[in-house]
Amino acid sequence: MSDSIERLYQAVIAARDLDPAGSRTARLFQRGPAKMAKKLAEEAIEVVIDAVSGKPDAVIRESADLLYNLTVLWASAGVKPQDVWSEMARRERLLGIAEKLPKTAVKLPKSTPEPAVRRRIVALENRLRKRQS
Ligand SMILES: N=c1c2ncn([C@@H]3O[C@H](COP(=O)(O)OP(=O)(O)OP(=O)(O)O)[C@@H](O)[C@H]3O)c2ncn1[C@@H]1O[C@H](COP(=O)(O)O)[C@@H](O)[C@H]1O
Repeated sequence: MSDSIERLYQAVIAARDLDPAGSRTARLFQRGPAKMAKKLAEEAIEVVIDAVSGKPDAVIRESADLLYNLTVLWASAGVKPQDVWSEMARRERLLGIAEKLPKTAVKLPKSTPEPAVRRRIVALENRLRKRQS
């Protein structure tokens, strides 16, 4: 999948400077990050609605649209797919699965704790963060 997104990212970069009249991507760049963000949010909602409605084929289609719009927003924000893959790999090393790290950095012991311990650390951090917000 990452190869497909890398290829899409390169295509988006290449389309950025095309004539907006003939390129949706160029039009999105012309209209700026706010429009890109709006389209991304719309696609995310469409994925959610189709998933809740039990329409897997629609979820597939809308997910492809979502990834396209996400790639456009990455390009606009100067983020490369490899940046995201590296962050996911960092989390996987730390947590065993690609899940979001708590906002406040956890001071883990030198030797990485067992997965169950790591999850408890993350859960504790999340509870602390919620209590602080
Ligand atoms: N991968 C995509 C891609 N996926 C989805 N889309 C567009 O995003 C739309 C999905 O958003 P919407 O559902 O909101 O569609 P819509 O309602 O017609 O859009 P709006 O009227 O709301 O703007 C689809 O209809 C496609 O037109 C894409 N448009 C382009 N690409 C790729 O981007 C590259 C550049 O293409 P151009 O933008 O055409 O130059 C090429 O590699 C393309 O394959």
